[in-house]
Amino acid sequence: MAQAWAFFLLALFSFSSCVSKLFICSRNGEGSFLCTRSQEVPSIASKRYRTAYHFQSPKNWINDPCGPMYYNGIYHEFYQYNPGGTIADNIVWGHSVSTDLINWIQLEPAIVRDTPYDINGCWTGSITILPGDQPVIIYTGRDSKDHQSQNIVLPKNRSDPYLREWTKADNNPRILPVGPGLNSTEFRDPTTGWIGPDGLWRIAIGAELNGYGAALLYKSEDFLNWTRVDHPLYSDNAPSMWECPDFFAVLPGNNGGLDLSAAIPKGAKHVLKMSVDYSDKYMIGVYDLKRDAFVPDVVLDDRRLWLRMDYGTFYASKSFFDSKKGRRIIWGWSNETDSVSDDGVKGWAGIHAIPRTIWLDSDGKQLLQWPIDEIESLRKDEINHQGLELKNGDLFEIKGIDTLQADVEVDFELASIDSADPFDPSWLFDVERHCREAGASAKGGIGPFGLVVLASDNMEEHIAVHFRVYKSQKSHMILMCSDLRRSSLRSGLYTPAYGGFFEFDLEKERKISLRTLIDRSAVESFGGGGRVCITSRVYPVALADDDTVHMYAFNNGSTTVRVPQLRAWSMMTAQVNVIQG
Ligand SMILES: OC[C@H]1O[C@@](CO)(OC[C@H]2O[C@H](O[C@]3(CO)O[C@H](CO)[C@@H](O)[C@@H]3O)[C@H](O)[C@@H](O)[C@@H]2O)[C@@H](O)[C@@H]1O
Repeated sequence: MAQAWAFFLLALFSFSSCVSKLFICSRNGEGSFLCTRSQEVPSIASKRYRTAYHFQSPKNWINDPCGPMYYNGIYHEFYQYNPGGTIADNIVWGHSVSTDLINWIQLEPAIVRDTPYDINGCWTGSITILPGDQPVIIYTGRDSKDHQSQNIVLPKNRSDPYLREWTKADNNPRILPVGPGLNSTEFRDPTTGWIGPDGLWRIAIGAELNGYGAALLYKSEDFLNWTRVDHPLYSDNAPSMWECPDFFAVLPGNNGGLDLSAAIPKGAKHVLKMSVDYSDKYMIGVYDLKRDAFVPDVVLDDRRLWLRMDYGTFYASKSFFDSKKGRRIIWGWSNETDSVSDDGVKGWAGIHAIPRTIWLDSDGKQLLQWPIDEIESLRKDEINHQGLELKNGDLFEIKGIDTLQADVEVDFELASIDSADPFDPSWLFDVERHCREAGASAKGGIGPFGLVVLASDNMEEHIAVHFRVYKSQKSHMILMCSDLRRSSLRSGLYTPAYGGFFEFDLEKERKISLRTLIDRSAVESFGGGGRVCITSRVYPVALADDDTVHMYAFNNGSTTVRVPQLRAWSMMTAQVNVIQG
């Protein structure tokens, strides 16, 4: 009987609730509710999820950045690329060029699978520029039995400004996985080379050594013939092979970059990065020239405590020394967090994070990263707010810019730091869990405060990027989260609450900065001047629906937070690998 059913619309919204979604609910005769989503979710194929100023391919799959370099006035970006589809298969080296690291022209793949040693994939590697301006690629080939080897490739014609064509060297493979303790299927991703004090070239190769993760060390006189050093550059005491190692030098407090093959100034430190446990981790230490080994300043047995380049979706990063501007730049791959079938429907998968300048903090304890200055050339429609005050529960809407493509810089100033809650070091073992528990609406002593981006009209979809301040024994610990749990009404997505901690001297500096780059399905945030970086991938329904999305600054902590300055810009669309004609 029609009257026995009560139909009604239940539009629930609460900033603090985890059940706030738009549902149509009907009550049956027994009085229980049956609810279904009220909205037709638009197809993931919507072009509106494609990023506007991140590096990506017009179609198909991309993953690791391979040999970034600046050569003869041109930036080159090589990358793992499947020319035939949106899954990680049939991998070749894609190749794009640029004069500004923002606008890119896609060329023909530089290395393809046409020889037995790479028939199953031309995997990740690096470029080194040898004396005499000779670029050399070294990359991992994977044969039909999944054995991995390292191979050399040279540009066919160095006078071609784009270095379009590359030739595999004779006598490849150059390095085979032979020797004690090696596993031939876990032996890949050679680093850029550097010269040691004996004048010999060195590279590190990611591997599994006696079952443990390692960066193996190889030496060469001519970059063609290589000998394995009897000890690794560094190795782990736990299983899991290290992928995509990166090794470079940095000077504390100096944001200029160093070329590892040039003279390294006194006081410089070395960084060893490895990709493991679905994240890019690093150690700071010294390169002991006598032992020819990396010696970390701090040895932490538990990998959960290792420093991370980025606490979100960011993997297989690779840095290079940019001789044009004397800086070190790091690129990372950000994979899709929708499903494999979604990627098939979209026709593309994978982006590279905005290239970042990377340097060492003045205390020598952690790296800092900041989007390269060139990205600011895309800014327009600046808005500027000064002297805002955010009391507990305040939500300030940031209007006047394109909220889908934006760059926001905001400082949060703490009038008082007395009510910081105590820090519990056990949170460091699972920061994502802590971000879930201490969400954007859970009131704390200081924080949460931050930004809400890509928010639908009624907030049923939104992403909260926020801070919380804790008092530790020595100083203060700042938690930064990028909470994706309410980022989309779409199902089948990976929507964690990413998070990282950084130590901060709040007695000295009361301002905590946040910069967030929003680019449709990418949200990249830099907290505390680049101490914690979080790259997130998101697919809000409101975005595909062409609805207005909103951006807010908020404070849900009991301590009032001042915002001395908030600047935001719309971001123009860059010409990234656009198909000509
Ligand atoms: O042809 C791709 C095919 O191989 C698989 C399984 O072996 O993935 C290969 C590895 O892919 C990833 O490794 C890296 C890092 O992102 O990517 C490069 C290959 O493109 C490789 O050189 C790097 O180490 C992944 O992290 C590894 O676990 C995989 O073994 C399979 O997933 C693909 O379908």
